[in-house]
Formats: sequence, structure tokens, C-alpha cells
Amino acid sequence: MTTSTQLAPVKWEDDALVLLDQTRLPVETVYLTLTTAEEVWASIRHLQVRGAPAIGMAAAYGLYLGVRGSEAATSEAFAKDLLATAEYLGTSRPTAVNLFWALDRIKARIQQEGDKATRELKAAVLDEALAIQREDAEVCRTIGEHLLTLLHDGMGILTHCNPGALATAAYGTATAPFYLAKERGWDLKVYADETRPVLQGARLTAFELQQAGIDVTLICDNMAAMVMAQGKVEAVIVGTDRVAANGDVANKIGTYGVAVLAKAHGIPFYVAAPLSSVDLETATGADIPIEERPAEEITHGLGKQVAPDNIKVYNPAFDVTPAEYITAIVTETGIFKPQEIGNSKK
Ligand SMILES: CSC[C@H]1O[C@H](OP(=O)(O)O)[C@H](O)[C@@H]1O
Repeated sequence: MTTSTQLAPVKWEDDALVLLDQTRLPVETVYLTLTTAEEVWASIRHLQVRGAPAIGMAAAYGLYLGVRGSEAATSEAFAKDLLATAEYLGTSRPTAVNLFWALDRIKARIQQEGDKATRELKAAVLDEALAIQREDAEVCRTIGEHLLTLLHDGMGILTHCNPGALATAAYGTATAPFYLAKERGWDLKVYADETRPVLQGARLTAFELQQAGIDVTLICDNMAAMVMAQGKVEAVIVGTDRVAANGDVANKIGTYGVAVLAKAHGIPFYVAAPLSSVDLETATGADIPIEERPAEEITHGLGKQVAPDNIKVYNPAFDVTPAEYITAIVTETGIFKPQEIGNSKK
């Protein structure tokens, strides 16, 4: 059986959160041991852990780390401590709704626990964080099974950013069918966009798929049109950070351009989205908060200055692909037309 990368992005070990520092990949494998909510906040903000589901998992453990020292005398006082830490962790990155989904899930669990002792409530927070991580691997595998029904052996598939095992508990979202296809002896040919400016495609997707023995070819973002025109790509599969109620999808900057190109070439464009990324309370893509990141990611790519001093820079980390460009959104509950994404949670 092919397993997704052995390099788990998020682990709970010896009462601490152990994160694979994704800013160091693919050159160095460095694990960070975090013991405070502040450290978790910083690791999310600085992309040491990234990818929507992995951010949610890390935040869940961060919430436990933030309240495990609580000396609250009542369950109400503990709930207050929990809320304050959740609000703080929620300020780390705004776009991936999985972060807020994970924090809300733990808050709801604590409400259900009722009037218990603080020691028991702390244990419930950790228990829920562990459950979030456990369930994510199964969710990703199920998404992969659904996606596989849309693919066939020998197909060329383009992906953008890293919706991979490094962004989840296992398998990835958009990469899950690649791992499952490999298990079944299929030969898919994956094209990975390098994904400017932080290069998640080159540093992470190319790395993890290569490690798993999957046929992956790295291309620059500006080569996608040519690769499609040459008939090398028969489907595009991407991940997402948030799906709005009308089926608009926020994902890594550059995704919208890939979707437009796919439509121009008559190529289906699929979005892999766990229900934790589906946000029916956000009406349209225009309502999704888009994170803007530091100018240095563009002016000093890979640590080397590549732009003039004091140049004006615009660096949105995500864009929104309108529903009309999306062939289907695939969740753990099935395959949905974007306009029918509301049915995914029924
Ligand atoms: C499985 S979702 C991965 C998702 O996360 C990425 O963003 P970032 O690396 O900035 O956290 C990107 O939008 C991916 O598609």
C-alpha cells in the first residue's frame, strides 16, 4: 500500500505540538516542539504549518496549550478562558475557514460538557483536538475515492499550491486521488505549478509526490497555458481554503487564472473541499476575507533580493474563483455542482 508522505505536518507527542517546519522543506527536515498558544499562533502566521486542514489541526492543539494552565474555579470561568484563547488564535490567518471551524468545534464540545471540573474540561479540549486530526485522514481518503471516479488511468492532471499530505492529516485533499491511484497501479501524470510567491508547489507538492513515487512534473505558473494547449492536461484538481454558499472558491493566488485557462481549453476544473472548508455562512466569494502577506515574499523570494528597494507591492495570498469556472466541488459527502454546494452538508 502506498502511504502518503511519512513527514506528518502535525503531531501531538509528549504533551506538546510537534510541527514539521514547512518553510525549511524540501532541503531540511526540521521539527518544532511547541508548548504555548503564542508559539502556535506564530507558526501559523509564518507558514511553518500551512494548508487549511493542517492550520485547523494546529489551532485545535494550540487552544489546548492555551488553556491547559487555566486555574478557572468554575466551568463558566473556564469557558471564558477558552473563548479568549480561541479569539487570539483566530487572528493568526483570516482566509482558511478550517481554522475557525476547528476552534468553534472545540467551543461547542465544551458547552456540551456542561458543569464539569476544569481538569475534565481541559481533557475534553485535547480529546476534541485529537478527534479533529483523526477524522481528517478519513475525510481526505473519502474525497480521494470520489475524485477517482472522475479520473482514469494514464490521465494528465494539473494542480496548484500544496493541497497535499503536508496540508492535512494524510493523503491531502486534491492529491488524495493521486495516492489512491498509485495504490491501484494507475499511472497518473501530475503537473505541479510552482506557485509563486512562496512556492508551495515546487517546495512541497513536487517533494511529497516524488517521495511517494508518483509521476510528477514541476512547471512554472506561467507554463500552465502551454501545457494545456499541448494536450498534456485532461483535468485540474485544486484544494481550497474556503467555499462560499454560492459555490465561489478561495484558494492560493493563481488558482483563478488556472480555472480560466481550463475553461478556455475545455478541461474540467475540480475543487477538493472537506466540509470543514465549506462555509455556508459566507454568501459569496466577495465576502471571503483575503489575507495580504508581507512584500518581502515577492521582493526577496528565496532570501535573495529580486526587486528594487522601496518598490510598491501588492501580495494577496489567495484569489476567488467564481462558481461558473468550476466543474464540480468534491467533499467527503460526494460530488456537487458548485451552485449546489449547500446540499453537501444536508
Ligand atoms: C488542502 S488546502 C491547501 C491550501 O492551503 C494553501 O494555502 P497556504 O499554503 O497559504 O496555507 C492553498 O490555498 C492550498 O490550496
